[in-house]
Amino acid sequence: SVGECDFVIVGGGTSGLVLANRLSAIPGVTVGVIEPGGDVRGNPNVTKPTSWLKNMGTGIDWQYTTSPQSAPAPPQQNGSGSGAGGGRVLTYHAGKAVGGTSTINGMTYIRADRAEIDAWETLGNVGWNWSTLDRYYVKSENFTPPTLQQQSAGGASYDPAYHGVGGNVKVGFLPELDLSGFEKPAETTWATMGYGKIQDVNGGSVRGFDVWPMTVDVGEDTRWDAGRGYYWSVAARPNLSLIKGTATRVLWLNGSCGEEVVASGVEYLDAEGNIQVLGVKREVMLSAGSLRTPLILEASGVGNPRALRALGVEVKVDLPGVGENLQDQPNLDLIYSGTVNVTGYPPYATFATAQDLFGSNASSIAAVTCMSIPQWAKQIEQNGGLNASAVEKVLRVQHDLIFGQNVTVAEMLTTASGSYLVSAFWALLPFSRGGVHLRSTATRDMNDPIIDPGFFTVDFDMETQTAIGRLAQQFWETEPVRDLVTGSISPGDAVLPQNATDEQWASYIGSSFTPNYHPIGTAAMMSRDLGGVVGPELRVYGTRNVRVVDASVIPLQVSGHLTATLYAIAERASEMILDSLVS
Ligand SMILES: Cc1cc2nc3c(=O)[nH]c(=O)nc-3n(C[C@H](O)[C@H](O)[C@H](O)COP(=O)(O)OP(=O)(O)OC[C@H]3O[C@@H](n4cnc5c(N)ncnc54)[C@H](O)[C@@H]3O)c2cc1C
Repeated sequence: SVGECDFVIVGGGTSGLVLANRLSAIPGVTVGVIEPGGDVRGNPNVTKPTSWLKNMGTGIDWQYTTSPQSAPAPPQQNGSGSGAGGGRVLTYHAGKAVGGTSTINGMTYIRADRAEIDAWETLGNVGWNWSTLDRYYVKSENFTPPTLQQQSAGGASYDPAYHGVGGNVKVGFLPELDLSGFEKPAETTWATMGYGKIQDVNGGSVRGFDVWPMTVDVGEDTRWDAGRGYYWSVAARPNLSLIKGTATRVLWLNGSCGEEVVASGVEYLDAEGNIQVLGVKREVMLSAGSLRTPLILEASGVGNPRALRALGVEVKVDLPGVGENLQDQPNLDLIYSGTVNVTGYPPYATFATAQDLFGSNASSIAAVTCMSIPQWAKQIEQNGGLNASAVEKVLRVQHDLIFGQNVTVAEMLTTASGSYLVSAFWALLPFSRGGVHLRSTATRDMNDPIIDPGFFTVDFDMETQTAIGRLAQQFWETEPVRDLVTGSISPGDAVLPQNATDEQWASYIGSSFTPNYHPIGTAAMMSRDLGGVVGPELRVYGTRNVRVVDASVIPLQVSGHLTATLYAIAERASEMILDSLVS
């Protein structure tokens, strides 16, 4: 053993560094963070907000790949079970750096629809709802209002009631916010279509058109990632150590404490590839992200017994939800040429509900999909390790959010660069589920998860994605924006004519979608009988002292972008842990 800490945090990313900061604030409490990535404060692609896309495919991007996505299926063949994707292998970007994915992401700061967070409580998590989480959204934030010019010429708006100013996460409008005059026609066009401008997208209701704020230091025009927000300012604390390494598994004390196993330390590979152990006196916190945390649990004997035996791992805790419930959103583009010359950054999003997408058909679609849920649950059971009746209950909560509580189900970006006009759009709450699992216990396979996001395994997701695509397309065909469009560049009229059929849409979507890089749910916070992996204190079921704090715990997708919610979750988790220290 190279040492021992009170708390060992696996992964110095978006969520892990919040814990590192808050727990090490107590003098005498020792905290060790194991993280394979390095210091990226001097990397201009990280620091310059408008250069963020240049990080993809570099050494600070894990660049995971998925298993081939299954063959395309015509839409509306209920219960066919075959997804779309045409055997495509997709790349999953994720940050490998101090600060994790917050160092390479798009910096959009949008929280969620209120009812989506309230649903966490319905899924068995007492005390997790919008009003309790909202305190931590506000606590974590340090908001800078837009300038008057950004408000008048750039469309930036806000309501101070929703924002915090004392937190660690700097949020504001980019100094490069576009002022060239594209925002007004975009706003007017969406308003004409029934999507009025919302004053503030971070108040728990996102439906409509908005100009979004970002996780940036406005004064310095710099990305504000978790490293800058939570780590570097406290890195010199004598009780906080950052250890360069890749965790492989949790080690357990011999015997159990009642029914629960007790972690004694974390095994990791150091920078030279040697196996080391960091002992733990109090708790292990897994914050390696939703594509890595389940692998560490499986290598430690926590997961589906069938899968663990196949890997040759001794079963410590029978927990079939580990690595299951993977949910992400399929992302598509439409690109047009135009008469504009957009020189600044246009962060414009429109959120729509199922009622918006399906109009007068919404209630019949609600009824038909409700009847399909048992079938979908069976398909998901077949593809993974979860029990169909548990999946069915979770999908019913999701169905009620969509059709009962009318949360938004679509996000459509309206952006532009130079003379290019671009839509990017995705379904927010697909019913499909996938999984991520350990390939083998060989150390070389630790960085190579088996990822199957299962996009479009539920055929209704294609129907929704098509309806969203049609709405995104309709935007460019509506006055006044229509007058700015000169032609369709991608995918072009041959692939996707103005009145494309369902088949044309399905073919375009299946062959062209990418992940939205919002994977969640692989160690879901839900009751154990629903397939949950952690309970409301974020502790892994069947363990005494292992918690998960990262995107893995989010049980259902949110109408937002994940970091705002992750910072809030991690702040709340830190408070829970600190409370348990004094009690
Ligand atoms: C391209 C892209 C664009 C995005 N855009 C946005 C956006 O605009 N707005 C937004 O809110 N969200 C966005 N997201 C999503 C968001 O950034 C992530 O959901 C979030 O940062 C994940 O946080 P996390 O704490 O779960 O994991 P991460 O921040 O990924 O942290 C996990 C950390 O664990 C480390 N790690 C991995 N394996 C191990 C191991 N075995 N041992 C030790 N450490 C390990 C990793 O190196 C990493 O540092 C985007 C994501 C991507 C990929």
